[in-house]
Amino acid sequence: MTASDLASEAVLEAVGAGRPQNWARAFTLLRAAADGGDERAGAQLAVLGSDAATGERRDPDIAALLSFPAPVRMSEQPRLRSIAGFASAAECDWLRGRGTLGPARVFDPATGEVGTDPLRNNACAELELDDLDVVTQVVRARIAAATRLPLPVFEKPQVLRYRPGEQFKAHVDYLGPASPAADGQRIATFLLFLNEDYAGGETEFPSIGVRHRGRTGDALFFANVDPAGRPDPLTLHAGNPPRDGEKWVFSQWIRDRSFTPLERLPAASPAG
Ligand SMILES: O=C(O)CCC(=O)C(=O)O
Ligand SMILES: [Fe+2]
Repeated sequence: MTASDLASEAVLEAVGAGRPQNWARAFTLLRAAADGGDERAGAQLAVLGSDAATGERRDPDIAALLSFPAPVRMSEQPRLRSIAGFASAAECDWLRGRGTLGPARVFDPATGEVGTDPLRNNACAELELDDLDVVTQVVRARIAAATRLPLPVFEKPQVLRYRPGEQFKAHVDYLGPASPAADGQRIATFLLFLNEDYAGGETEFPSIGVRHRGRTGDALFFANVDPAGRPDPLTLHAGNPPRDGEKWVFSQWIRDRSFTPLERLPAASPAG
């Protein structure tokens, strides 16, 4: 296998695509890819705190990587939590470059189509299996631990970029009755703030008087439904426009059932 094939295999092991999920194998393959000259694989090991620089060849410590500081309760109705220092600055820098940015898209219940929406003029990269890497999957697994919700019900993650004046106007993340029932409900939203060098750009919940500005690596997450599972209008929220500088966010929507799970996609077996 080429170094790049080894790196691709590492992602499939980390995701558990077409096979049981296995961190040890993912890290071993990532190391082999790095040794074979794949620079991105080496960079990922560095982001994950593997000590390549001292030549110790220590594998990343997955137990440490899946741990996080205690969440702070910001509201009970709706259930809204923040975690300072959820991700490292190196992880945030890494996530910022993932995927291909395009206009953010929304589901239109009237037409059943996904299209652009004036409510949301920021740019968005929806990460497909091909865009995933071991670092991104480690962060998603940490999100699964924090939310106590399993990865197979996670939607494709999104990287959001707001330039000055761009915004995601007040909206709810839960799905309305017009959405196909088979797709389940979007029960939770997890936001990871990837930078802090901008003014404005808060995440605002007008119905409960919360306006939050995360620093690099901080997380904000909330249940979109009440404890009985009913959509909760109090979760109305907006991504306010930054006044200067760009705001970058990693956004993970979570369903109550499996929906286009990355894990179910057929494993693309590299040749050789
Ligand atoms: O960028 C923000 O602060 C909000 C993002 C958001 O509402 C979402 O991704 O659903
Ligand atoms: Fe939202």
